Amino acid sequence: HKDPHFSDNHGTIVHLFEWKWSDIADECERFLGPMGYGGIQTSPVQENVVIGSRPWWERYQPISYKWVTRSGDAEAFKDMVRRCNKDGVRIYVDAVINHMSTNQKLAVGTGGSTADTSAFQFYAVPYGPGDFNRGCSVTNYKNVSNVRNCELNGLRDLNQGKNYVREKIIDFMNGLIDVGVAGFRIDAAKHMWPNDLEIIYNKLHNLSTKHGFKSGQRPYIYQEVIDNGGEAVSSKEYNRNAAVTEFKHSNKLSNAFQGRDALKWLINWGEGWGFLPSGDALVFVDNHDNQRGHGSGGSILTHKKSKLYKMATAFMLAHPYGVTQVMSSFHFDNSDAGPPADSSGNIISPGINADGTCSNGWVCEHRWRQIYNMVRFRNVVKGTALNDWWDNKSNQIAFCRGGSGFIAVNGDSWDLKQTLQTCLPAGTYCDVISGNLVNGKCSGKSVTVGRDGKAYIEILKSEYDGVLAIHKQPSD
Ligand SMILES: O=C(/C=C/c1ccc(O)c(O)c1)N[C@@H](Cc1ccc(O)cc1)C(=O)NCCCOc1c(-c2ccc(O)c(O)c2)oc2cc(O)cc(O)c2c1=O
Ligand SMILES: [Ca+2]
Repeated sequence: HKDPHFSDNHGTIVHLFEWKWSDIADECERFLGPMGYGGIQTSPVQENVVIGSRPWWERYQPISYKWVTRSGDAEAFKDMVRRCNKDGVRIYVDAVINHMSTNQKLAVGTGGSTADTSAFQFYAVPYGPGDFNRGCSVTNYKNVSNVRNCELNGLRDLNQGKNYVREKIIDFMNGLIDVGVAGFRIDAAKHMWPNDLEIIYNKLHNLSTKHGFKSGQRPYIYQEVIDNGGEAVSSKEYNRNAAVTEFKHSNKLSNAFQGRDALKWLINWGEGWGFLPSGDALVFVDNHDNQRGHGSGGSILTHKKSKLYKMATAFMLAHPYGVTQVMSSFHFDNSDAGPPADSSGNIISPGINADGTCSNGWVCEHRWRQIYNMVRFRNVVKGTALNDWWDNKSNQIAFCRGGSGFIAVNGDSWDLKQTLQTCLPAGTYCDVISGNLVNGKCSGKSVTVGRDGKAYIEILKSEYDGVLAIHKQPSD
């Protein structure tokens, strides 16, 4: 359960947070497939409680396992999976299986009481009072039983130790696999027992050969475990036969690119920094939760600091560590705000501008040239190691990926002007950060590599972007 099963020349997952299924299907065909994105993480598909102000986190309060949300219904979901798979883009579903909603109308303190078992009735599944861990709240992250067997913020805590509960979860996930889904993000995995989760994973179907997968392929599973050290629960309890989100990657990269650690220290990035083994890690710069300040604390880099964000994202995508995920956000002022919606609460589709960027309140980081071109860079250098690291003992760094790609980053407050080893064959290359190859010419900077693989590299402090990246043609 550690292989994302990306199609050829496709890689990196984009989290199209709160996008509608029909808009995702369109995006697969018009952009993600052609640009070589490997997959999409969808918002949860389960029917969720409706909370007045429609906060983003209402989708993390399931009331049934029906595929009915503001993103669309089951038909729209199946159509999206079919159209994205057709264009080589996989679908990974954000599965919320630790808990059910607080059943707000019946929650304790609103006239209900802990004896009131109707707060534990979810008729559409069905789940009843015997299917939940009851009577305690998650209050002590130093105690594994409290973290896993109690209610997280009042959310009804399912007992995955019970066969009936496992069967309901397994049926829900197998239903998604059978329509062509390639895997799952396991939300709040820290709050469930690794052994219970493994029993569930091992009973999932193989990916569907009817939807283009080879026989015997297991779903890709990446488990959300927010572990920055210091808690009783560790991410290393979960990576035996499935992947885990490495939040240290998000925290430490945000620190480094905001000047808290010199970039020269990134020379041993990955396991050298105490992270999970590369093959077990799902990594990102920011995610839907910590871009709002929850979960990981500290100041996580987001699109709001766009120059530094693009530098950190370029570094992540150029580096061999982990399976990479790109966040695609909507604009928000209030950190609880939900997606752009009309007066009746229907989510508004992103508009696509002439220059390929999005409108209608959607940020579409995945459509920024500096990001989608680095997704292609990662695809071109796949399978190569990191070599020929250079730094100026401060915040200017550069490295090669085999003989296929080269990146340089200037995080210092002065210009980078160096002749560096690019490891590439002699020739002229377009810098994919400042432009594209348009009508046979570089619309941005170009770099001439000599027969010795060396080239003059310049990144002025005043430039719009602090990164330069060149690579061999994808076809090579
Ligand atoms: O901020 C949020 C929601 C955050 C959230 C949602 C989904 C995620 O995948 C996630 O990582 C975080 N929720 C708000 C509002 C809220 C929501 C529900 C509730 O019953 C009470 C309040 C909030 O302030 N939550 C308290 C702080 C964040 O505490 C939550 C965590 C969480 C955060 C950091 C951790 O280290 C950790 O182990 C767990 O995970 C959730 C997972 C869920 O599936 C649903 C949740 O409500 C939550 C969740 O409240
Ligand atoms: Ca639990």
